[in-house]
Amino acid sequence: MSTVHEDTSLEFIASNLDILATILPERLLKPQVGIVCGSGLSTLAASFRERIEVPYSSLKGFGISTVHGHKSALAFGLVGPGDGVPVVAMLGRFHAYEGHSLSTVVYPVRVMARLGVKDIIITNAAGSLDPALPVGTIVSIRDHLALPNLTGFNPLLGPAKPQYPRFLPLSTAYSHSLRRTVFLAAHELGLPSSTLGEGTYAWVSGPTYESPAEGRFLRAAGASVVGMSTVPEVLAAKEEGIEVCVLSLVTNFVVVPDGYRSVREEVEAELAGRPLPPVPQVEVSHEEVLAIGKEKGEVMRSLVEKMIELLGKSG
Ligand SMILES: O=P(O)(O)O[C@H]1O[C@H](CO)[C@@H](O)[C@H]1O
Ligand code: HPA
Repeated sequence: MSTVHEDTSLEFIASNLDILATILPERLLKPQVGIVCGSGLSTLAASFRERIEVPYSSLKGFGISTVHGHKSALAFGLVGPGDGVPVVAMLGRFHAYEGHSLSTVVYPVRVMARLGVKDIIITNAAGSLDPALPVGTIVSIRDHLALPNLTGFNPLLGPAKPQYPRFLPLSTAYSHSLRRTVFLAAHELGLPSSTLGEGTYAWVSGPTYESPAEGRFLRAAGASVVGMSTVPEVLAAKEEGIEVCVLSLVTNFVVVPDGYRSVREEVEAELAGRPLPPVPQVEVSHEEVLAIGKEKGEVMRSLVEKMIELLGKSG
């Protein structure tokens, strides 16, 4: 488990505001939009104006992100024309599989809430379970399937707190209004319609990628993409009253063969002098995930920036 100080009281979380007030100019101190950068996607914050990076180590209660492709810092800045919209981005997130508690995983979202963030755009790299969502597609998430939540692993477990609802409804967790903004932004940018899809995100704990049977199971259960993050952040943001948008970048196909070829038949055919064609042995890797993030990071960045611009206009 994480060794960070596990005080999640509002006072402790809010003490970060005093630290930030000594680092940031007034106009950056009240971000309207929060961004969570997925694996290989920290370039989403690359063109913030007046950008200031604040390492997690200089704040209170933050963990350290240990995954390649995640930086341990917040980036503050402005996005869009004119005065710009003040924003804050997590350049790296925490995953439960790193050994972080779920409180640590969602902690930065709670800090964003104290800073006044109204809308959050949570991004991730994910494996596709749907042939209609090929590698490189950005998927606007409309729902989730969280097996860990269904089996007792939920960041909102614990004593009731008066400021939060005890039983949080999730039917509207993925803001309809922000999902519209995603497609309006893509239209304004003239992105081909194949760039953007819609789907359901399955959260698994990782760190193993899915076995073929698990992939088939998730697909049959209605998931479009799968990843090892995001849902805890969505739950905390929803609990904090923040509007949530999730964008998944498809970095790979989950290996989901329709069936298994009998190895007995394979060996018997070979012995009979009629060898069958070899079965391709495909494996996903984090390097592949990061490479697609690098390749498609610019499209994702332009989409996120255009969304923020539109949100700035609508107040
Ligand atoms: O969800 P993000 O942080 O984008 O990262 C994804 O990429 C990693 C696996 O390659 C996992 O951490 C998975 O969740
Ligand atoms: N499975 C789980 N998490 C992932 C994947 C995947 O195939 N790709 C990127 N993150």
